Amino acid sequence: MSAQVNVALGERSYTIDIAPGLIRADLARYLPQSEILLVSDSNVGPLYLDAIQAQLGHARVLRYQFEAGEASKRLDVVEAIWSLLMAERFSRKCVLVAVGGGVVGDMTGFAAACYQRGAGFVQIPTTLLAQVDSSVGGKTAVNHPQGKNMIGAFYQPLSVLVDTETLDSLPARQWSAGMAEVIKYGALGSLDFLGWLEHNMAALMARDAVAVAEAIRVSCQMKADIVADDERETGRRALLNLGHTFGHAIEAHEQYRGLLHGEAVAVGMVMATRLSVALGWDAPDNLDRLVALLRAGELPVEPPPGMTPADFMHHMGLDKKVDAGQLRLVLPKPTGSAVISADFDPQALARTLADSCR
Ligand SMILES: NC(=O)c1ccc[n+]([C@@H]2O[C@H](COP(=O)([O-])OP(=O)(O)OC[C@H]3O[C@@H](n4cnc5c(N)ncnc54)[C@H](O)[C@@H]3O)[C@@H](O)[C@H]2O)c1
Ligand SMILES: O=C(O)C(=O)C[C@@H](O)[C@H](O)[C@H](O)COP(=O)(O)O
Ligand SMILES: [Zn+2]
Repeated sequence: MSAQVNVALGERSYTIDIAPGLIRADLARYLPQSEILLVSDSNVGPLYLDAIQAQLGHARVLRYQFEAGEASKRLDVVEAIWSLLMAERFSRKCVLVAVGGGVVGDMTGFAAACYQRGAGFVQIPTTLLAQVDSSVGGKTAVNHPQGKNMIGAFYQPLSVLVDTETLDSLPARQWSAGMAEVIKYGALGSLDFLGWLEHNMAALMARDAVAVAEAIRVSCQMKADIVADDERETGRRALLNLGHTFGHAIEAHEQYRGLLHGEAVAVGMVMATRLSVALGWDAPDNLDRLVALLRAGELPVEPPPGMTPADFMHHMGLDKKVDAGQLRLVLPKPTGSAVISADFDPQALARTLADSCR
């Protein structure tokens, strides 16, 4: 149940080590011998930081913890990290270690990218979502009240250490949220992986260790391949945004206190696929398959009550894929393929929004 995936980015290449019990094993061999700041949140810190710090006797270790949740993904929280580093006279050679979910990872990475123009950064992801997606690929960011992940940088970690045992303490709702990004890889990837997910969703929801390790390995491998090909999203990487234009609109509309990221992406993937079907670009069967998988993953498939088509259009206008004022969407084509396109009928989008917001 151990695996290693390489992210091939020249001098910025790194490995993703996936194994149970990794953080209780010989962690020191994965981390540089230097000043280390462990960054975590109020749920994860108390669970895992002592075990991690116990293995880092060689280094000067500090800790920073913030209140758990998407609403903490703000610039002032990152500023507090920078203030601590300066107060403690940490040098550019220090390493910031993110121990937590995607919120911790994205913020720690952004803090590391900017501290003295680039400190070290290591990811120890502890949610399913972070282990299959956010810890890989170097997108770091904070949210802005107007838009999701609007302030950030591409900044790759030195390594990603996936301890699958940390998932044992993950609450059920967060498990499902992570499953949404796994299903995204199913929708984007080969028919084999989609079929495998359909066959194994019950085992995945029962947290069968073998099935979970395989889902993590395949998702990381798919993401590593795409990132190696298009690190800064000039093309194909935008496919990883399937469902995110709609999903991020939901998160911003709810001021990051409503649906979880994975839940919003689940709804967004349904809306994107609905639009594809309306355009005649995808088969209705594929929408049915997607909805069935998301339901089996105990995920929402409809936008939150009260959110209107105008709300969607308002937030979607600030999506990072907008080009010269034109909205570009990731739209599924027959399973296993998708396109990034501005070339869709706006009336079809309006109808999809109206149908979805009933
Ligand atoms: N950088 C990327 O490529 C990328 C990809 C996908 C998502 N994201 C971002 O990731 C964020 C979502 O990540 P997330 O779903 O991990 O959210 P999160 O970081 O908020 O974690 C979810 C919740 O689970 C708790 N938690 C984490 N690990 C736990 C554990 N092992 N046991 C018990 N509780 C635990 C956290 O304290 C938190 O309350 C969003 O901000 C999203 O934008 C980034
Ligand atoms: O790594 C990517 O590229 C992704 O798009 C992965 C997404 O799951 C993730 O939510 C990402 O943070 C979204 O990026 P954004 O550029 O749309 O903010
Ligand atoms: Zn995402």
